[in-house]
Amino acid sequence: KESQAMKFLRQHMDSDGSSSSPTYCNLMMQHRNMTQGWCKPVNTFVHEPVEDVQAVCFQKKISCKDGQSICYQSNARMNITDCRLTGNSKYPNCTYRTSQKERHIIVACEGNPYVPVHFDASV
Ligand SMILES: Nc1ncnc2c1ncn2[C@@H]1O[C@H](C(=O)NS(=O)(=O)C[C@H]2[C@@H](O)[C@H](n3ccc(=O)[nH]c3=O)O[C@@H]2CO)[C@@H](O)[C@H]1O
Repeated sequence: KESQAMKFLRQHMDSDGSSSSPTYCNLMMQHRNMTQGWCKPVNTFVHEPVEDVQAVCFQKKISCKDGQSICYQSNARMNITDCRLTGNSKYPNCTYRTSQKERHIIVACEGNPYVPVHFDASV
């Protein structure tokens, strides 16, 4: 069974990638298994070293979007790609808009070792 930590890496880490190509999201959402059963509507990939993303669990503490849980915001801006489903996308043909950005990422962390398990947002 895939742990939440492993799921975070599968869904959100692409350290060596860069979304220069407009088809980056169409390919990556499929390759990382986020188009099985449904097209995941929104997903962010982070193009930074894994250890830099894991370090965010010890950076700026803030509330998650749900207003209850504890999240963490990266001190530095990070190279990310936002993938957002297009209006005329029909399962199983999941088509995404690919947007490259430099943003602070916000994650939730759990476990020992304390690692990211949820991508909350970017600002
Ligand atoms: N506070 C918490 N503390 C600890 N754990 C928490 C907490 N909350 C959820 N989990 C867990 O995390 C897992 C998970 O997959 N949550 S998820 O909401 O669906 C993730 C969002 C994200 O993938 C994506 N998104 C969204 C915005 C963006 O900019 N970029 C971007 O990629 O959209 C998804 C839906 O928004 C699940 O196991 C849940 O139990």
